[in-house]
Amino acid sequence: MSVIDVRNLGKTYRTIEKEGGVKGAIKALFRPQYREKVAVHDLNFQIDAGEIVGYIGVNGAGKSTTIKMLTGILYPTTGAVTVLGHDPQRERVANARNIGVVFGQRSQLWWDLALIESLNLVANIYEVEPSRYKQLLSHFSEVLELDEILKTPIRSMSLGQKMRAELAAAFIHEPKIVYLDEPTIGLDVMVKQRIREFIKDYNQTHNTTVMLTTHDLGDIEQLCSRVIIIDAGSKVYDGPLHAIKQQFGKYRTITFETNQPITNVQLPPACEQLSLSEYSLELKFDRSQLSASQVATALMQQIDVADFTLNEPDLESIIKHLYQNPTAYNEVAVNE
Ligand SMILES: Nc1ncnc2c1ncn2[C@@H]1O[C@H](COP(=O)(O)OP(=O)(O)OP(=O)(O)O)[C@@H](O)[C@H]1O
Repeated sequence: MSVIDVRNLGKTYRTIEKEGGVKGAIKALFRPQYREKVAVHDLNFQIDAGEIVGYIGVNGAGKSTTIKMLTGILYPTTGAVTVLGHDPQRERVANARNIGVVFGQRSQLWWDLALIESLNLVANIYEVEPSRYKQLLSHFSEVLELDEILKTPIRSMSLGQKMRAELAAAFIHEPKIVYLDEPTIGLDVMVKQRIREFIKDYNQTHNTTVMLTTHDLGDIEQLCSRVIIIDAGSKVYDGPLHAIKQQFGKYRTITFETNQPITNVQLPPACEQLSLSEYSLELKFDRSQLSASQVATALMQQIDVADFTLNEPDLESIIKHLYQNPTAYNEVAVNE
């Protein structure tokens, strides 16, 4: 059953264009010129209970705008959002009980309060049952290593400590859905790992739905089985993580090790040499035109192959390619 239902969702920002100087300011006051920016356009997706979905795209693609509409901070210009049966904007209180939110670049905790005081407050606001609160606090303290920072005010915490504190606060009322916007940004490898493990463990034990916005592909690879890619406000991919590699990884590489020094080789069409040393040859080929076995057969007729390795494209290079070449999304659609 879907817990998040997004239908034909769109958001257009309307801003007043101002010319410089006092004259410009007065003109904007009496005869405002509006500029419209379509941030999200005709978005459709459903997310089921317990899914961890990576929501990715370049800067300015429309990710934060979508999350703001899902959490009820912004109202949509077109279409509708339903979260566990509620309209997040009109039923903000009911919605708030069900959700937890972490914005990696902004703190939602009380700056001058010690973490434990902040957590007590949040638990009070959400009316968390005291014995349950005690249990959760002890569990979170262990997995997020909070003991050392419970008495520290948020303002004196390091980035990694702050993020662990934010997570504890966002999860303490046991929300059914959590929206995590860049939860690992700027953190060192160890803290990143701890946070990913916390999210994974919480998802598995509570069947919590997680929507994760991140530029860190490690987060995606370790946590998300499904990915939604948004580009210029529109959805361009929605599917399993592993299928991105199949759909968009147009090129593969193959490395041959030989028994004899490699001399002249004739490459099949749609195949290009990446590197050559005495006993090793690395090729790149377009898998929509050639299969790995066709490449291997062509080369084995020319060189004395001792071994060969076929390399799948890695996610990072595919996503980088997609981000740099938005038309690649259409190329795939045409090729299909
Ligand atoms: N309040 C606003 N008024 C006008 N335009 C806005 C406003 N907020 C965002 N935009 C524009 O809408 C588009 C989408 O912005 P959004 O912040 O949703 O992107 P994003 O994918 O979250 O980017 P990032 O990865 O940088 O956070 C951008 O072109 C942005 O400039």
